[in-house]
Amino acid sequence: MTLHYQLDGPEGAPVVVLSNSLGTTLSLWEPQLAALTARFRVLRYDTHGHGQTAKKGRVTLSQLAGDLLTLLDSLNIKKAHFCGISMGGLTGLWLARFAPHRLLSVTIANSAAKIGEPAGWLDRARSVREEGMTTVAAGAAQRWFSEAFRHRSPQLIEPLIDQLARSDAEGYAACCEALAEADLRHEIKAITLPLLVIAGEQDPVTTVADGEFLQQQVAGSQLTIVPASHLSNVEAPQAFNDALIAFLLSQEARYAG
Ligand SMILES: O=C(O)CC1=CCC(=O)O1
Repeated sequence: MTLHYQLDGPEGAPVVVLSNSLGTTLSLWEPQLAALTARFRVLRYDTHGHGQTAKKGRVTLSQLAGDLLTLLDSLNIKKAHFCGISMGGLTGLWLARFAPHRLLSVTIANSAAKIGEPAGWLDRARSVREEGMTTVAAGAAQRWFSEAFRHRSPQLIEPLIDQLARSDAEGYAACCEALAEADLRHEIKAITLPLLVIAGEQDPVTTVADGEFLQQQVAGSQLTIVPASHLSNVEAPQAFNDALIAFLLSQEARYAG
């Protein structure tokens, strides 16, 4: 699988990889770009079947993670910091557990060791294959953003919902099926990498309790709760960026010292 990607920021700076959520693309990370590229080389990519990355039939969580490892190899990046949101967070947990030698640190935002229930994901996959993206797109704003933010910032939400409505149903369905079978609840205890968990205080999809479970399972990990719902990097970019960058700089200081 060849991932569509974009590199920004100073050449030679430490690399931070950003991994998008279900139904979004690398553009999801626009609110982080200016702050991160002041200090880091930022590698964003479109996950399998999303944005400009083609779909290739059935996919599993380990293949989503393997796609990124192939990209890192092709760019000759030996190690990188990783930050993923929701499905991208699950990808990060898999990498932290099974390919820790490729990561410097992991930030898991609005995610969980297991997201939702298999039946729900399989039903959503069937729905988008049969009916297209309209129904899923119509409910996305409620899943992604708090009511207050929906009223306050429709201009930030509408482009994301339009993008979702126009996205490839088969690519989306394949990732729903990957989520249906992804369950790392019994694996994450073995993670030893520095880990930051970011949870949204109003997130109905991956809850604060999901974030607390991650923090309890991974020794030495940190949890930050931000005032947002599911796509917290969009709804609370300042709080998100502050937490992420403070964590990344603390890890860089550790490696330097
Ligand atoms: O259901 C949604 O759209 C939210 C979500 C769950 C996993 C993911 O990546 O996004």
